[in-house]
Amino acid sequence: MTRPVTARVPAKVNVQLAVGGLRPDGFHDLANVFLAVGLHDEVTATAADTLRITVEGADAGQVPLDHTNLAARAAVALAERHGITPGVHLHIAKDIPVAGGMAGGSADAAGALLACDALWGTKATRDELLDICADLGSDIPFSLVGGAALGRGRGELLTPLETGGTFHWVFAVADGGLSTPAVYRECDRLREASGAGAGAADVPDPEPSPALLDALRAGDATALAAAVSNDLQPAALSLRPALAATLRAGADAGALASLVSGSGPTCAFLAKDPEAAQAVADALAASGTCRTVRTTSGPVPGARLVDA
Ligand SMILES: C[C@](O)(CO)[C@H](O)COP(=O)(O)OP(=O)(O)OC[C@H]1O[C@@H](n2ccc(N)nc2=O)[C@H](O)[C@@H]1O
Ligand SMILES: Nc1ncnc2c1ncn2[C@@H]1O[C@H](COP(=O)(O)OP(=O)(O)OP(=O)(O)O)[C@@H](O)[C@H]1O
Repeated sequence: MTRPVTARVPAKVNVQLAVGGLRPDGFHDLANVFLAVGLHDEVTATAADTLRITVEGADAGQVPLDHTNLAARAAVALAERHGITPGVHLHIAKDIPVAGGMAGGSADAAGALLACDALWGTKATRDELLDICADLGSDIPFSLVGGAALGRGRGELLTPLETGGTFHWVFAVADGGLSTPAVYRECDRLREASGAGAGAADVPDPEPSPALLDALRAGDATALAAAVSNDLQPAALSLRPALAATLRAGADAGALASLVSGSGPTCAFLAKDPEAAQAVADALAASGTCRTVRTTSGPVPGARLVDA
């Protein structure tokens, strides 16, 4: 019998998330600067007669076990392309917060694709895998690629970015998640309410910040901190006002930058070194403004197979 195959996939933080106007297809054009960070999910694929999902980890209860699970959808998409039955047991060891704005579900989809491709011997090309990823979700191609990258279009059109060093991060994980579509809707609502409008004609085309790209290239945390931005942050704060206290607690503890991660509600804090990150993490844990605190660094590689 074929041996089980395990893929390890990182979470992401968006160091810049510039959101353009609402497109006719319901998505928004982005300038999305992704950084893969060292929180990982592991997806293990074992040969089985039918498709089955199991999940372990603190947030396991919030993850769907049916065909809506992104890992299951990825397996089905690969099997369909190759005209085979998606017979596989996918076990997800979940360490990335669920619905936290860190692309946890996307990580599981990318991991399932890689693991199933190896298990079934479908030998998909990199382009085919990227294609399937983009079909399944805007963040999923980046989960496969990792490192640092600029995402254009709805975030799926990636250009790898050079980074000149390691950046140290603290993540404050909130109680409960935020729905990504709801946060984009709130962003549009706030734009309409301000009188500026939310359509493609009303909002400037999103562009990557040259200062931010320079800071990444130089590995300069202070310069990166000055350049980070997230257009979804006002919407996440509007839906979850308590995040303001979390952001303040991290800033008061000396974080170089404090921002909502993607669609939130996880908050991300940039620190100058691992010691500073630990001090920010300790202060956040003591502040009572979040459920858990994690420290890590990035960039790290994207999805890859590991020895189980
Ligand atoms: C917030 C981010 O995580 C930043 O990286 C992503 O933009 C979200 O990516 P994702 O979770 O992979 O999102 P998808 O599954 O592709 O889309 C979910 C929903 O989010 C909204 N959405 C997503 C991406 C995008 N560029 N514009 C959008 O408006 C749409 O309402 C869409 O129906
Ligand atoms: N494998 C999966 N892991 C977690 N959630 C999943 C998975 N598959 C489907 N979901 C559903 O997707 C929702 C969003 O989960 P996810 O953890 O990907 O959010 P997120 O990290 O905020 O996403 P993003 O940062 O890409 O916007 C969950 O509430 C859950 O119902």
